Amino acid sequence: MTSDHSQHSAFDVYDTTLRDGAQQEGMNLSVADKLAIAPLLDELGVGFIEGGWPGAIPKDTEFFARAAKELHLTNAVLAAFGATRKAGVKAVDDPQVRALLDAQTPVVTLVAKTDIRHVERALRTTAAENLAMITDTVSLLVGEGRRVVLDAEHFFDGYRYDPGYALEAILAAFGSGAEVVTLCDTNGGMLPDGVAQIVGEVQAAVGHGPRLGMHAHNDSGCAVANTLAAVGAGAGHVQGTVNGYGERTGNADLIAVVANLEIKQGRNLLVGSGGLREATRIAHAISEITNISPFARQPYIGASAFAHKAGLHASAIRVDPDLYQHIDPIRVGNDMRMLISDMAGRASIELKGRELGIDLAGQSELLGRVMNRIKDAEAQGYTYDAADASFELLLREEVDGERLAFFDVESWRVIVETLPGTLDHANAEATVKLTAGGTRTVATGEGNGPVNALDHALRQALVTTYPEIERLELIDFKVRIMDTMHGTDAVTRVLVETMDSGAETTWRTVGVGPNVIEASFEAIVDSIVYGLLRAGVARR
Ligand SMILES: CC(=O)SCCNC(=O)CCNC(=O)[C@H](O)C(C)(C)COP(=O)(O)OP(=O)(O)OC[C@H]1O[C@@H](n2cnc3c(N)ncnc32)[C@H](O)[C@@H]1OP(=O)(O)O
Ligand SMILES: CC(=O)C(=O)O
Repeated sequence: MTSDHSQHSAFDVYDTTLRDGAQQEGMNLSVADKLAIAPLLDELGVGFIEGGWPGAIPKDTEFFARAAKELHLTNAVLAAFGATRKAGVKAVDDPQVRALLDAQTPVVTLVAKTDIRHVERALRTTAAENLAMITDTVSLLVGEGRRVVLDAEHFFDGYRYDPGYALEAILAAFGSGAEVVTLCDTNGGMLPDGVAQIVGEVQAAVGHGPRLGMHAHNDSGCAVANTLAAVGAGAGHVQGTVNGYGERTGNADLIAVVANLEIKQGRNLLVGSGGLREATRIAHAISEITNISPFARQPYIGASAFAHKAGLHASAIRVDPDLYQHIDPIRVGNDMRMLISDMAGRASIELKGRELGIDLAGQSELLGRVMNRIKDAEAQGYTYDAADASFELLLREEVDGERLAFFDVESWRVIVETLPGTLDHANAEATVKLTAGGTRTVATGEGNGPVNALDHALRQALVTTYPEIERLELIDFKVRIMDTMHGTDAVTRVLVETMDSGAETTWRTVGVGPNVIEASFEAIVDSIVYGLLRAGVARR
């Protein structure tokens, strides 16, 4: 569990994903989850990993016990989080303070009240006793060899209400040995100007030796900006969570904070060899463990962060990507992507072709043809932005002069039978006639609905010639009525997502038609053709 992270690095990056991040609605991290996330944070290069609240949450007590034996951190140190002693109790006799010592972490972070209204109304104690709670607890922990971070809860609100008391509280912490005092915008309502002003005033009051930190919540949508404002005013310790997880609207997104400070301001924050270039992979790996889908529009590391849709953007990007990107995505381990839609121009298609390994440079006539097909198809209801594989098939068709076809469908039909009480049973039967590998096949399939039956019949017809389709699995199916004014004769769009279980890749295809089954069949045929193409199968 030990690390050689220096006692006083130039700048602290303090991660609270496992503590404040876990306070997010719907998140429930097991001990195993925390033990899996901690090494990822360490690899990213944060200096501190706050693991949870031992003594209050049994899973956190177990986490620290297991971390001591199982975690081998190279960049970060572990911090146990808890509160100052209870009012009227000696610190040494407070079981929760003892639990913090028992966690055996080099760092202990204490949450303390600095807003007099909270002292009087929430703690129901006196101003003097709260100061004694801070002093006693910090002194005890420092005396036991712990480095102490003091999280000054509701500091900004408290400072605005009674600056004298808020300052007295943090001076008590520094005076008894706290290494850092983190100013917390606990309710998340601050704006950057106010943060900068207050941090500046506090830094002037405490002098330039003691280190101030910033812990921002995102209730006003300013958590990252507030953290940067605090750093601009002198703070040398930033707290946050990966993916901005946290109570209510979350905490400051730590990767965005660090990326802004490192890339935009040239500061060195992360330690070790991982760093920001691993940020996208690490943030997404953490999403897998938390089981919360990554947010595509997340700054820096989201899937859409460097995805370009507008034709005008693409035409400039073709000359120089920097013309439409604030940074090179490689710096945070992300990728630039072109999105194809009715907003695409020739440049978008040329760049998308490049992404797919198809050189279309100088082929203006071909690019124009593809662009016009896309615009016409999107006007009918197709969407290539959401169906990358159907776009690639269309593009290859224009490049090769013929549609890629591993088989030729002659016809298909579906019969749906509804019998009372048969909801759980197969109630649809499909027949597909096609030629594959030079052989004409007539295959039938059953399913719990017409699309399911068609999918089964199509696979049945193909499996002898193309056994590879056994690996292709339909994992998502979305239907959207395109023109709600038309009722039952409206145009329907079907998007299908397919996975190759052998290669662990997924792709999406689209079908459109007035008949939902016809639209589904089109999307499913595209999904199989694309799957065989990706698997490197030759037409048989
Ligand atoms: C801003 C933040 O996010 S801080 C992190 C908050 N995280 C959590 O609360 C998660 C873990 N919490 C818990 O498991 C429980 O709340 C416990 C075990 C800590 C406490 O449970 P209980 O003893 O039942 O108390 P309860 O939760 O009802 O109230 C909190 C108590 O802590 C006291 N308290 C609150 N802040 C502090 C503080 N900084 N220092 C000392 N005591 C404090 C309150 O006055 C209250 O005391 P009381 O029980 O004597 O009225
Ligand atoms: C300490 C903490 O999590 C807060 O004040 O928001």
